[in-house]
Amino acid sequence: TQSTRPQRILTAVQKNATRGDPRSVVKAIDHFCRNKEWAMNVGDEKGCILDSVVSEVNPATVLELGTYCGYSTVRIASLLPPNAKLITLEFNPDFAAIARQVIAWAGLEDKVQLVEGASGDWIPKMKEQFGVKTFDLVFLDHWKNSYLPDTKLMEECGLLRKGSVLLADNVICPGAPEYLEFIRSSPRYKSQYFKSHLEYTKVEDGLEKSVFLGLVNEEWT
Ligand SMILES: Nc1ncnc2c1ncn2[C@@H]1O[C@H](/C=C/CNC(=O)c2cc([N+](=O)[O-])cc(O)c2O)[C@@H](O)[C@H]1O
Ligand SMILES: [Mg+2]
Repeated sequence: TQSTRPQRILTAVQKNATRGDPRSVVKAIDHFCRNKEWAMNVGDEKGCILDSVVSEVNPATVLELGTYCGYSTVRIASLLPPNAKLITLEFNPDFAAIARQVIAWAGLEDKVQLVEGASGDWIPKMKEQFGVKTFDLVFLDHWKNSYLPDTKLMEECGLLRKGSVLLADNVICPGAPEYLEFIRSSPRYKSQYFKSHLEYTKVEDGLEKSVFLGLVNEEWT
């Protein structure tokens, strides 16, 4: 039977990357997607921005929305301090199965909890199911029109604390206009745009980094 693109990405990892070496897994996927088949990984250029934000935040708890093949999961998890936890949500079982193997090849299973299911269902259960109080960092890279409702849901569920950082991929291409409009105009966030390019292309894209400021006073006036 015909293989799927995620299966071909996993094969490229198994053929070209060294087990237990996350950087070689990232390199193998980037090489495959730049030279053989484009795929919607955050990629090497925006990946460097992701790396710098992860290093700056040095998070103990991370939530990733949209695992896909696990490319950004591996990038983030490889930079986490010991005992830090990354929970990544993926509702497509085929993608989840591939991502588990990519994460295992990188030797990062102990730092990553891949949860198969929809963000809307699982965000409200984070505290009771995983003992998470709040997330230090959230990476949004799932369906673009889910960024805003899921951000509001995380707020309502008390999963963000003063200083929590949201990092959103693709705010230009494919774009997340409602999310961008909300987050840039809300007094509860301090946002910064990191201009870059759509993975493996020359098309403009970028990441929006937003720091949650907590419930600010004027909301009570
Ligand atoms: N509510 C939810 N809960 C859990 N998992 C969910 C979910 N919604 C979507 N997902 C999963 O997240 C991934 C979707 C990514 C959409 N990205 C994109 O559509 C995308 C497109 C381009 N592009 O077209 O150039 C470039 C990019 O960097 C992109 O991220 C898929 O693996 C999908 O199964
Ligand atoms: Mg993306």
